[in-house]
Amino acid sequence: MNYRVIIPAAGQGKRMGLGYNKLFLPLGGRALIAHTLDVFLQDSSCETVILSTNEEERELFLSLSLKGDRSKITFVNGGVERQHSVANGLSSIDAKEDTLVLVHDGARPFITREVIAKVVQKANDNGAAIVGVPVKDTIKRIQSSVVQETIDRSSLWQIQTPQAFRLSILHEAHQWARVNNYLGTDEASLVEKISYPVSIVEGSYDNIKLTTKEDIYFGEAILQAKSQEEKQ
Ligand SMILES: Nc1ccn([C@@H]2O[C@H](COP(=O)(O)OP(=O)(O)OP(=O)(O)O)[C@@H](O)[C@H]2O)c(=O)n1
Ligand SMILES: C[C@](O)(CO)[C@H](O)COP(=O)(O)O
Repeated sequence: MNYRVIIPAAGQGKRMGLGYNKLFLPLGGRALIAHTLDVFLQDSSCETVILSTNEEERELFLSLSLKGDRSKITFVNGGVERQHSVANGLSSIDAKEDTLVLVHDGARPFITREVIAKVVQKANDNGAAIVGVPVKDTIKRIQSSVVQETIDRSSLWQIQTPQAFRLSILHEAHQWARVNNYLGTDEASLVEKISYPVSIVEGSYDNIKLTTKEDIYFGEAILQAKSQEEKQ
């Protein structure tokens, strides 16, 4: 099943506190974003990578050393919010309405072709599918530093990306968000608003989004573990 992927990569990495876009953080000696891009550039089912970037960083992205077919990459400008960066990527797609479109955070370098294939298959079957993992911690609602409620975690999942959709569904969802001035933290929250059922496939706890400084050593450890696995 072929697909296209929009990779939002136009953030500032404020929570990482590096003073520059965290996607250029060296991870195993290569920029974080290079690891993410490699997976899709090497996936024969991936037709196009739509990279949404800050215009002033375009040259940096072009200078990345990558593995795979970099001719798949097309660039769009990012926006103020992640959703806008994705929307700009979506606007650049001229394809049939049943084309499969994935959205994957540039900051999640440990996605695998196996999980991509799972979420693509599910979206092909159902129209909308996302990746996640069951939560492992107890989750509580807090107000003014006081516990208000412990939430039953048996049905709670930690949601990741890729998130995969039929093009027509993603278009309708983003259109609804524009008309209603709605800002979601992921694409699925927009699709939920147009009452389209979103399926989930189980991904991996390795598929972290590098967000704060602690994630750097988690990322280095995951990279180390993966290179050990490849040697076996
Ligand atoms: N206006 C934005 C904001 C975020 N992103 C991208 O969306 C992904 C997930 O966002 P996040 O992890 O929040 O990255 P940042 O926005 O850079 O981080 P922060 O919120 O700490 O600034 C990242 O690949 C980021 O580059 C984007 O394309 N455009
Ligand atoms: C899309 C996402 O990765 C799903 O967990 C997450 O919502 C992105 O949040 P961010 O604050 O934009 O990184």
